[in-house]
Amino acid sequence: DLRNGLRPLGSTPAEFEQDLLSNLYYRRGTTVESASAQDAYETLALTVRDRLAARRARTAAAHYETNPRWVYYLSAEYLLGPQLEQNLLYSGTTDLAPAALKALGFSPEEVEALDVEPGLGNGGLGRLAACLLDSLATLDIPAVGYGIRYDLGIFKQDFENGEQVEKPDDWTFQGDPWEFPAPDDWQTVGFYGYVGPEGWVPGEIVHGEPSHLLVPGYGTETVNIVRLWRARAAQASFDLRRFSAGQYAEAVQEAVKAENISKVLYPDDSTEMGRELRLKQQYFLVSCSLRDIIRRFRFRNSDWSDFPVKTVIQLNDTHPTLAIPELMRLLVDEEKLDWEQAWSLVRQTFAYTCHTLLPEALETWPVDMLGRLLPRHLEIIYRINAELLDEVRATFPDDLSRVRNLSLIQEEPQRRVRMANLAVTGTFKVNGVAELHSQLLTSTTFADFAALWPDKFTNVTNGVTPRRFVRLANPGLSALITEGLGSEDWLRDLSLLSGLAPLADDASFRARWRSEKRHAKSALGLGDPGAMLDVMIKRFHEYKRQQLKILHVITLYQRLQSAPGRFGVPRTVLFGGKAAPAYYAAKSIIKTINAVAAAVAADPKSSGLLRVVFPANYNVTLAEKIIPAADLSEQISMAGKEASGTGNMKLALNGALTIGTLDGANVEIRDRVGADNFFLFGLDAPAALSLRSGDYQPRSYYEADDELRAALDALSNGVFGGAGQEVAQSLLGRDEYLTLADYRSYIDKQDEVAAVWQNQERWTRMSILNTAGSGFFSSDRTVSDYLERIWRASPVRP
Ligand SMILES: CCc1ccc([C@H](C)CC(=O)N[C@@H]2O[C@H](CO)[C@@H](O)[C@H](O)[C@H]2O)cc1
Repeated sequence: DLRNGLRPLGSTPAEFEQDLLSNLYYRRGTTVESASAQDAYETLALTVRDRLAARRARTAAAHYETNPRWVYYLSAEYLLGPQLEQNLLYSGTTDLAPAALKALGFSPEEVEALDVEPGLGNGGLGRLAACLLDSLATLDIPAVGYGIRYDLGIFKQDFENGEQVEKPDDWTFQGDPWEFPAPDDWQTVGFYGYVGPEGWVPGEIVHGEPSHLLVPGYGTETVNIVRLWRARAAQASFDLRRFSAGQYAEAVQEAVKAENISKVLYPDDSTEMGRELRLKQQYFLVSCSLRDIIRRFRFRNSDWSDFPVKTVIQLNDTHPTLAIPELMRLLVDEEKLDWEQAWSLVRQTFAYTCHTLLPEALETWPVDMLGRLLPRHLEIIYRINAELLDEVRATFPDDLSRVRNLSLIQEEPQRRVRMANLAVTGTFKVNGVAELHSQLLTSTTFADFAALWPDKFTNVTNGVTPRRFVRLANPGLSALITEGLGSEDWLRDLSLLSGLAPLADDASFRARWRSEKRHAKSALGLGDPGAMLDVMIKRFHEYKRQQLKILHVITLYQRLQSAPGRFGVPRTVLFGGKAAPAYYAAKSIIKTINAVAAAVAADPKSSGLLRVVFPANYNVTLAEKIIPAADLSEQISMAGKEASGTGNMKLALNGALTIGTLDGANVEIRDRVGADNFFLFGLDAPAALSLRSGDYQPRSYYEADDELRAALDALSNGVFGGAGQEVAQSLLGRDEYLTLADYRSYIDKQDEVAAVWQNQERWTRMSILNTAGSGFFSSDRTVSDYLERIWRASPVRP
């Protein structure tokens, strides 16, 4: 029962339908007769949201009462996925909704198709943030996610003549029924200006206006929130004087300038572009969020020494690292704490997760740009650096290289602030996202810091939410799992999946497992359901080696021509993923894939044997359709490059077998599902590193391998167009990610895959054992590890 005597919302079909009807009339302002599918969608969303809002109210009340320790997650990206099905499941209205819609003459399928996902992220980092929030709520942990409410999310991908073209993603064109605007919690953010005797005097002021989405827990009462900030002009900035003088553009330029800050998500996911607007976005996010966190702290607390007791703030990669100097500024300049006390509070409050190993992905900002945009913060960074280097000199006397490497300031070729060094220095814990990754961080990227502060470094292997990526995406397989295990408890304790292992020896269970997979494949409708569905779904990047997959396809195609006997088994190869718009090499690979797909499709010899499909605009919605249908999961990055991967986990959980290198979380997947149930190939990280840093001659592999030469020659001769030639050229040139070195091992392993596929009983057994062994990769386990090793927060049950 709600406080203040509010009538609880009904849960019978009649009561739900009644609520839907009254919302259609009173909140949507239309009638059943004249309502559109969009009206029905928005009304259904409000009706479901109300039920979650009731739980939210109870959760907020319980949090206020208990004054708990809070986990705040600061992330520039959240890939939340489509909200409707999730909120139906979490509000227990999955069956009520379609019945009520039908009763009012609406088609549930048509309505569900209008559930546009908020694409406020690029890939792994953004989706992980969403999975962690889901698990924090499911584990009843008081938590808030903070982010930016970009007007335009990740671009829509389309293909023109096989080339990727980007279209703006105006996701709120129809408004967003799931969000709660909270304009009265607005915050003020300053930029530019100077530091005077009385402190920083910003030259430009904007307002941050929040809205939040509900983050319900599964199988519990808790409903947390994710709060997203949008930029607004500080005061009514419409310049009437200019307007009446006909200077229309100037009249609104202040507002436009301000709103530009949260206009669009930067579509790069591994190369920093150093744009000033991106730096403004990062400061905007941390300034609004820290003020909101302090406002919430002050609800029940007044002593600053309690701040790190009640608050832990996780930095999702370096993008929100400015939070460290910003909290220093707030504590020293506004709250008048002394530097030492402030610095000790800051270092007890922040923790940092690193999601990459690529040097070009580690952000650095030009000192002059940062000094101009945030003059006071640069001063603070300099002081932090001075104290750091004193400690370094004391710990490693006369070791100039350490001083140079650890300094927050890169001196050559341009003076730049190293955000990763600042993140490590200003936090109490730093973690990688898979065991191999965390090891490589302490042995390479942060080796000097690990020598200085060995206890600061830990690992928390990524995970994914089984609610969205098994229960919602794959209801058929979920029902079979529930039947096999005897209950749905696995959805809140994924380690229970191990109970499926004995069923791998049960022929009838295998048959039903196989038919669920086949059903998912026909539902996807991309290729013959009888063929092996071989999927590579992830952002395009040369280290992920989509180029190696395309060499395999060309080899299979050439075998069709010259050695049909060696072709193997009918296979549909599915690619999905976007390339950063400025990433030319990745876009050449996309173009080449589409050219190869067209050539294969045009060749009658391929029919029924080989097909290449590349559905455009891969996102969470599409992932939920592809992952249940996949037989083979391609995780073929150069060892030592993929921090973890999370697609690998989603695919294994849905019974796909993995062909992969010993990279990122592949290592742990293989350990947990069993080496016999994993197709391992290629150089491991140490071998790859020594070959890469040694005298690697890609051409020697070309000369030594007939099939490799034939495939590369086809590319070089333009059989698959100019883009193919560029791909061949780079592989026969530097081949940065050892694609040619791993080719033969990969092709031979793929032949093994084909051989196993021919024994469907064996394949299905391995598939069941993959699911059974993947319980570890639940984001609930990931959050439990964060709680134990970093956050140390406790559940509050409303
Ligand atoms: C500055 C541009 C930029 C933007 C985003 C990023 C992200 C860190 C890239 C990313 O998404 N990394 C992925 O994070 C996943 C979640 O931890 C991992 O599973 C992937 O291996 C990693 O590539 C780096 C650089």
